[in-house]
Amino acid sequence: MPHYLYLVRHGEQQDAEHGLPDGPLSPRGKRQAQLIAERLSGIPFTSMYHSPLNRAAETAAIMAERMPALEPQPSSLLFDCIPSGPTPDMPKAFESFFGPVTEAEIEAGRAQMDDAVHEFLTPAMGDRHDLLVTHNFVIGWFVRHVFDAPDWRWLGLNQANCGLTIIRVRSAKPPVLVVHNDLGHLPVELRTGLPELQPV
Ligand SMILES: O=C(O)[C@H](O)COP(=O)(O)O
Repeated sequence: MPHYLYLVRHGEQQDAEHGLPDGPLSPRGKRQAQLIAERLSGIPFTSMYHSPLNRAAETAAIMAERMPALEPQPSSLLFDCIPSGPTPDMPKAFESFFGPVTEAEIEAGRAQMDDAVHEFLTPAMGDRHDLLVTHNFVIGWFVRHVFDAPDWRWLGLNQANCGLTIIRVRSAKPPVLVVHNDLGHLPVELRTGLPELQPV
C-alpha cells in the first residue's frame, strides 16, 4: 500500500530579492507552478495542503487549475518557520544565521515541525498520495527527518522554487527519500531559489 508525500516549494515570489516577507508570484513563479502541475498531473492525489502565505497559496491555486480534482487547503503546519535552534554539534559556520532569530521563533518552529511530521509522516492504512506546497526550511526539516539526521541538518539543505521532493512513508521501516529537489520539469532559466549555482 503506497503512501507518498510530494513536497513542492512555492514558485518564485515577485520582488523577493528586495526582502519582502511575502507577496504574489513573479511571472517565472507562475510558469514554474504550471510546469510542476503538468509533471504531477497523473498522480491520484488524496489531498493537497499548502502554506497559508501568498506565494504558496498562489502556487497551489495555479496547480489546482491544471489538476481540477484537487481541492487545495491551507495548513498552518506548513508555514515558513525556523525548525530548530543552534545546538553544540552544529558547525560554527551556521551560528551567524541565528543572530536575528528569537527563542520564541525557534520554539514555535520546533512545535510546528513536530506536529507537521506527526500529521504527514505517520503511516496510513491504505494508499495515500499527499501533496504539500510549502517552504524551503520546512522541506529541509522533512528530509532531515527521513535520515534521522541531527536537528541542525536542515540548514544548508536547499530546494529550488517548484522543485519536487518525494518521500515514501512506510509502516514497519524508516521512510525513504525517493527524489530530492528534482528539477526535470523546469528549463534551466526557471531553476531559481538555490543559493548555489548548478555546475551543469
Ligand atoms: O529558505 C528560506 O530563506 C526560508 O525558509 C524562506 O523560504 P521560502 O522562500 O521557501 O519561503
